[in-house]
Amino acid sequence: MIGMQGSLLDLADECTPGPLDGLTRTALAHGAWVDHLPGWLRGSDALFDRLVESVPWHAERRRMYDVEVAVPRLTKHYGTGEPLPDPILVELRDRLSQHYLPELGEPLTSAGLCLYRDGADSVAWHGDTVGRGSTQDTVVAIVSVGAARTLTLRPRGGGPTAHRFSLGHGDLVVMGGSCQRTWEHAIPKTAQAVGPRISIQLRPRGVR
Ligand SMILES: O=C(O)CCC(=O)C(=O)O
Ligand SMILES: [Fe+2]
Repeated sequence: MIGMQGSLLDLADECTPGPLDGLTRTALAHGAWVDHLPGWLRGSDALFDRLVESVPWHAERRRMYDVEVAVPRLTKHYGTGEPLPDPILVELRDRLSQHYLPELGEPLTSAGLCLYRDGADSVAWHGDTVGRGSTQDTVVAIVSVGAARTLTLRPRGGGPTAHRFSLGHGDLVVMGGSCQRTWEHAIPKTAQAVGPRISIQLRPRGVR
């Protein structure tokens, strides 16, 4: 079991999303944008505790060149139509779906969950380009629970980090427009002693 000490930030028992009108948008180059709303979800520590226990986490392996390598984090993907492990995830998905529908033109339907157990867990620079994200504008919304980790962004193809968001304890970040194909994002490893974080990614059908 991976435990987390309740943070001083978010001890409310009831897990509830707040209003979305505090979202602030940063326009990036090449038609990409990022929306950010710190502390969107109240009571997020309780959700972390439930998900860490109830989700059948598994170690991800990924083919890289000709070898299979372990990806340093645990994951579970819920595709379109698959039941989600907690009712609050349905609420988060539907609230975000409704909010972005006028812009996106379709609902958010899948949920990808990732558990970063400590600072050695990470995800390398990438765009979510499996599927339509490689050719079409789309939206990937991320709700973070547990300890905060840094999400970094840089233009596709390299260069220094251009934007950083500290994400944990109910924070919301949404990547939109061309972001998945013209920018890359990562969760870098950290040598600091950090607690575990769960990332909940909500995407439309056919984007991953
Ligand atoms: O941990 C995060 O919030 C980002 C995860 C991510 O980029 C992905 O799984 O595609
Ligand atoms: Fe990603």
